[in-house]
Amino acid sequence: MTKNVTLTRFIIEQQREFPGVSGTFTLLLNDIVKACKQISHMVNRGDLIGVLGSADSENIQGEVQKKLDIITNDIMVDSLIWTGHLSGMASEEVDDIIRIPDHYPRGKYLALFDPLDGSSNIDVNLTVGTIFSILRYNGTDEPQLKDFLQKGGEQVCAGFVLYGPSTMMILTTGHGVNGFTLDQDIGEFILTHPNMTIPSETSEFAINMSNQQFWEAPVKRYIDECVAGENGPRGKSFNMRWVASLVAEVFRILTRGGVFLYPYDLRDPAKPGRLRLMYEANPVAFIVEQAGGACSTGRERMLDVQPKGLHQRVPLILGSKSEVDRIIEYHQS
Ligand SMILES: O=P(O)(O)OC[C@H]1O[C@](O)(COP(=O)(O)O)[C@@H](O)[C@@H]1O
Ligand SMILES: [Mg+2]
Ligand SMILES: [Mg+2]
Repeated sequence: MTKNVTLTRFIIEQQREFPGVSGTFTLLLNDIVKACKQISHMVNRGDLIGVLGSADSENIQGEVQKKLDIITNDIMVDSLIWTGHLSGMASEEVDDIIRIPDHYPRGKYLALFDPLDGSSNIDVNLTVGTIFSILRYNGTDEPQLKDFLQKGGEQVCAGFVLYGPSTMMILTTGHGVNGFTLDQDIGEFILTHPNMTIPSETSEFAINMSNQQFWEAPVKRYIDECVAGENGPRGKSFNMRWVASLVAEVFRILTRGGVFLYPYDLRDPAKPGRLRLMYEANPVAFIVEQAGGACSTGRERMLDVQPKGLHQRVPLILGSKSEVDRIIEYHQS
């Protein structure tokens, strides 16, 4: 008989196998899981509960916030702020570090999150998600910005939840990547995708082609060669996908391989890419590497990038290792 391994059981068993994973960490993860179940419920109810559409506000990146950007941020913050497992948080939707008020205890972790990824998809009923990254914090004082600016290679755990046809959580604690599907009837995430690995060869790419005029030469070359198909230098046809939801693209790549690019953009030197290092690029880089793929800015391994700001943007290239390596090589020549 197949055993139904719940996420909680999986984490507790992993904790026994890898003693570095502590009981506090398991509790923290449970808090995140609870928040994501609430978000899943809200996303699923959609217009029935009036949560779709835009709010009358912008975030620090000057993007118009969706109502659900704000609601999901509040769910994450409210679920995590009081538990005593964290010393601080950071969110795409909040300008500064989110402090733990003095009347709550502080813990040994920091959480960073994008509460609603792919939010332009929310009104058209396509897959969105929540991305999170957990860092260790050894200090006793209130953490400062510098304590958050750790390289991606320092992450203790990273994951994302997909709110799609089914709700799924993809998780790594540095011992491979596992996928869980939410069983709505019993309210538990069940292990359905153990040991996910990205095939090293692929013939599928994902890029927002409308930005072509702003790409650098190495990216133009790579995409031109893919599009040239069987008669081009690659000698094979490529397929293209663009969901405009990072979580959905990464899940597709974890499932059947492929490469995703949101590359360096010549439009605005203040924005070297679209996606944010701390709560988008770093967590997916950790997951992708743990699944045998690669993740780079084109010039540097993502997990080695020294962060300079909470909301810093980076060029992001990830997926099947052979393709990412090729794109890196084009950047060097
Ligand atoms: O609008 P574009 O250029 O297609 O960009 C899509 C990208 O932007 C994002 O939606 C950014 O994330 P947010 O929705 O959290 O701002 C990614 O999920 C996605 O890969
Ligand atoms: Mg996002
Ligand atoms: Mg977002």
